Amino acid sequence: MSQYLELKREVYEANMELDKRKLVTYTFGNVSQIDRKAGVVAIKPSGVAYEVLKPEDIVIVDLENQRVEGKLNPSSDTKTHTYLYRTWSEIGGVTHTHSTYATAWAQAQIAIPCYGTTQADYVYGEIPCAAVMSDERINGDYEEETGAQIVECFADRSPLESPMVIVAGHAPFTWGKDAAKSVYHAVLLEEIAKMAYLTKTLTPSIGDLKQGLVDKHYLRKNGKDAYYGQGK
Ligand SMILES: O=C(CO)[C@@H](O)[C@H](O)COP(=O)(O)O
Repeated sequence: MSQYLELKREVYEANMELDKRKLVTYTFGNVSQIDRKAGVVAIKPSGVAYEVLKPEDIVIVDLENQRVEGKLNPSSDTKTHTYLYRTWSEIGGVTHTHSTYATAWAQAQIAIPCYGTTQADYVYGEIPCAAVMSDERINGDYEEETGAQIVECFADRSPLESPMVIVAGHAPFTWGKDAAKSVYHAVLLEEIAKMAYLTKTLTPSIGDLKQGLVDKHYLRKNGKDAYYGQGK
């Protein structure tokens, strides 16, 4: 009997929410959650379609990416997830998708500007775009380096201020206090990315939302030190 049944169930349900929200196609994307006390991460198995995924398929790995429990291979993005968990102690769940609008901004290599209060309610300004990976990094361990790219993107801001990032040439990653919250942020990111694209299409010359409005909306919901959107 697995000692991680509850953790696996939570991660299974978070992955199925991605499918329900139509943020993934076939086997795109993956969700994970860490149990910091046990020192393990539960993550979607690689290459398994959502319609056949079962709770017992969820793979348990340690923070050095070694499989602890499970017959299937962990997601090919596991090293990116564990890199973020090792670096940011304040996060408990990570989601990766290839959702259409967020991925389009990532492929265009453009940070998503804050054009409106909808975005400001959840992100303190723009949604960052992690730089294109350098050649030496590409030749390294790609998934590990993707984690490094994301962390570098937050060198001068807290991951609490933007629980989401788009990775240039790749796609989005989001995080939160647990798997469910990271999926919630993935849903919000796709909606915000779509709104921003449509806004820019309607008015190409549109500028960013005034900082005073960004402050008012972000701080009203999140506060200076609040854990972004914690249970709100
Ligand atoms: O980013 C990618 C592929 O570009 C991956 O996220 C796949 O979309 C899902 O891979 P697995 O989790 O099934 O290994």
